[in-house]
Amino acid sequence: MTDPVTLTGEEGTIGVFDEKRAEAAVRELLIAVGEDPEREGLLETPARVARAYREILAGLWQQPEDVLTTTFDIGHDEMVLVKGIEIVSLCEHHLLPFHGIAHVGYIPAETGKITGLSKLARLVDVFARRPQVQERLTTQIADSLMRILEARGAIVVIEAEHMCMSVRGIRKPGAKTTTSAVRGQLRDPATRSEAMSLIMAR
Ligand SMILES: Nc1nc2c(ncn2[C@@H]2O[C@H](COP(=O)(O)OP(=O)(O)OP(=O)(O)O)[C@@H](O)[C@H]2O)c(=O)[nH]1
Ligand SMILES: [Zn+2]
Repeated sequence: MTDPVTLTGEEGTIGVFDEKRAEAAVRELLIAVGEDPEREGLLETPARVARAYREILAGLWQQPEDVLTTTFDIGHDEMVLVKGIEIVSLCEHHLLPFHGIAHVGYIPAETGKITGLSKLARLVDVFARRPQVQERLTTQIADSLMRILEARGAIVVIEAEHMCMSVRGIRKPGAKTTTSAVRGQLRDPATRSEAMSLIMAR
């Protein structure tokens, strides 16, 4: 057994990543496909892949509360919407990326508790950087806004292309999947329709 690396963030210890074990697994995979992990071009590959996964899966060692920290009370009680947040996630069925854009909106709590705009994009990353399915990614973002910001409503729309559908299997590059999660007051047909038209507008 190898010693796990303790990861530390701004708030202190946030989790563990067993880098040596990840390297050994990549080396095994290379052997399993008939490659020679000792050949020059592959010597550093297990370490590189382990580092890549540590970065791509960084959300595993974060909680949504870690990023929705900065809140202001400016008495704004209308919808706030950030469009076109680029996402890269990892499909939990094939461990292949899916990538696209997320649109995230919410209606602040009556107290006017809002968060910084960049924090909405950080929230998306916390959940995207985990082994995921697109539906769960979408609902986790919406549910966090409702729970942590005590938002009166939330809407999350994600449009993404899955590498497991484009580079293997059915091989349909370009096919996009759209998922949405709508919570609270944004379920009201008029409010929902206003949000959707803002999301669809260029
Ligand atoms: N609902 C949903 N399905 C996903 C997502 N990512 C991948 N999938 C699907 O997960 C399914 C896994 O199906 P399986 O039959 O177990 O695996 P498979 O034999 O590799 O399937 P194919 O991709 O059809 O070759 C596939 O249909 C994928 O397209 C996702 O985010 N949401
Ligand atoms: Zn997949």
